[in-house]
Amino acid sequence: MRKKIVAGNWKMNKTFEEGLKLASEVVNMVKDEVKSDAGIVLCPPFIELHAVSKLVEGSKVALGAQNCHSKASGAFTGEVSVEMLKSVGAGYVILGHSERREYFNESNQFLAEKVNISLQNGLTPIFCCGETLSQREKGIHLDFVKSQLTESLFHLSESDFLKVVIAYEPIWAIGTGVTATTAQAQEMHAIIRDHIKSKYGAKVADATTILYGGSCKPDNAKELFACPDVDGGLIGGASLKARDFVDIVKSF
Ligand SMILES: O=C(CO)COP(=O)(O)O
Repeated sequence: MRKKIVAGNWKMNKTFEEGLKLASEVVNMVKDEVKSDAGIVLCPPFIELHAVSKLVEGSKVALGAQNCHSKASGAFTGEVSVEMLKSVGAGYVILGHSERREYFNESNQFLAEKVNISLQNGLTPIFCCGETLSQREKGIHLDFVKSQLTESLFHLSESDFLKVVIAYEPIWAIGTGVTATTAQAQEMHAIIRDHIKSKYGAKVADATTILYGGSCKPDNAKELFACPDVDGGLIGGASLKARDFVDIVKSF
């Protein structure tokens, strides 16, 4: 059985104090309410990682970063390395989010380097893919998402690929309140799984966790997570409220 995961991507939200409050509320609610063994990951901004890691210690909640640099260390002012992330207790790192692709020009090739260095340092990449509305309207969305996976991930060995979590986030659904229908989500997730199968075989494809992201909320998470190829969610806006985030976690 592949792992089910709900990860919260706080993006550039929450001051230090607010972040600690949110993380401790999540940890307490999870302790009291969550019976499933689903993976739960909080991805706060860099400056909150260390303190949040202390708060989640000994709980079911794991820690992730929202980005990393592609090089191990050096003269890269303002950047954060994977080794630094590991040193504050991060186990996951979100890579290739559409906001980073758009605002920071991150290409599939560049993301492949980030995937490599994350895996070399024992961090689990949550690799994001997804199409724009115009790509969907032109009918090229399936091929576009497949090419994102091919170009950033398909150089990996089977054992490394098995460590990657994939998040399908249609750009038109991010922060818009427009969620993909269950049919749209399931179609793309099945295509992604099939594409993985064509490269790594059925066993690997079957073991790969594929999350959905894009206006996932407590009131639609249950039906999305019930799709056979949807293994959880990468949550933006709704992860900023502990009650909503934990309700989503409880939607399996
Ligand atoms: O981008 C997302 C998570 O990475 C999704 O954001 P929203 O849940 O706010 O649409």
